[in-house]
Amino acid sequence: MAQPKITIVFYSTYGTNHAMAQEVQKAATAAGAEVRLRRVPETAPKEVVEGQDAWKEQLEKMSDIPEVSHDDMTWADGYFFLTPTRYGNATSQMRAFIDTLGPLWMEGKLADKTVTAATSANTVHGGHETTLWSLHVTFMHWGCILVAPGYTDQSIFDAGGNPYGFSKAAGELSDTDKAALAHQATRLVQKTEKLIA
Ligand SMILES: Cc1cc2nc3c(=O)[nH]c(=O)nc-3n(C[C@H](O)[C@H](O)[C@H](O)COP(=O)(O)O)c2cc1C
Repeated sequence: MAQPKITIVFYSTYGTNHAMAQEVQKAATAAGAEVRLRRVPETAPKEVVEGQDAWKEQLEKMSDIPEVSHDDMTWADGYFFLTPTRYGNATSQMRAFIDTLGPLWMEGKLADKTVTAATSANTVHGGHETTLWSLHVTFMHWGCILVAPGYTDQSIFDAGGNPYGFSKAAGELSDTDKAALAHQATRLVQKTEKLIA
């Protein structure tokens, strides 16, 4: 079977989604995929980022991760998106990147790819589901094949039971969180493998 190619596209201000993306990278690689871990460019003004130590330090921590390119999007057979919740939506940084993809979308180069997403918010009812849904709507415009985790594994129940995609209250990842992310990533790889076969 051909090796599935997965691009992980993430944005993180304070580190939660960075840690989540790293877990996805580990699990997708272990599941047999060729993986590109890519971060969305920061769009906030320099003085705003530098005005918050935590934000500035996180950006430095991610400096070795390449910024996502259009080639990363056309190269992949499947995508795993991760973004914090902002007012119940994906971050403007993530949306800004998505908004650069018009030409690829118009040429059908985002179609027929598998896709799944995960998010974090400061609270457990502060917009996890709406953030994931807002991304899902975009993925449907692209003609992607949504690989939601559903309730396909006990790890999803253990991590809070979100069938749309892994979600958590921002902060350190527990083993339960890691297991749910690993399941979602593995499922993405397995479905992608079948699709490209
Ligand atoms: C402008 C702004 C809006 C936010 N809106 C929400 C929100 O609607 N609900 C919520 O629970 N958390 C909200 N948060 C908290 C973020 O979701 C949280 O900081 C994020 O999940 C941390 O992820 P990160 O560590 O990867 O940056 C907001 C944070 C900011 C800065």
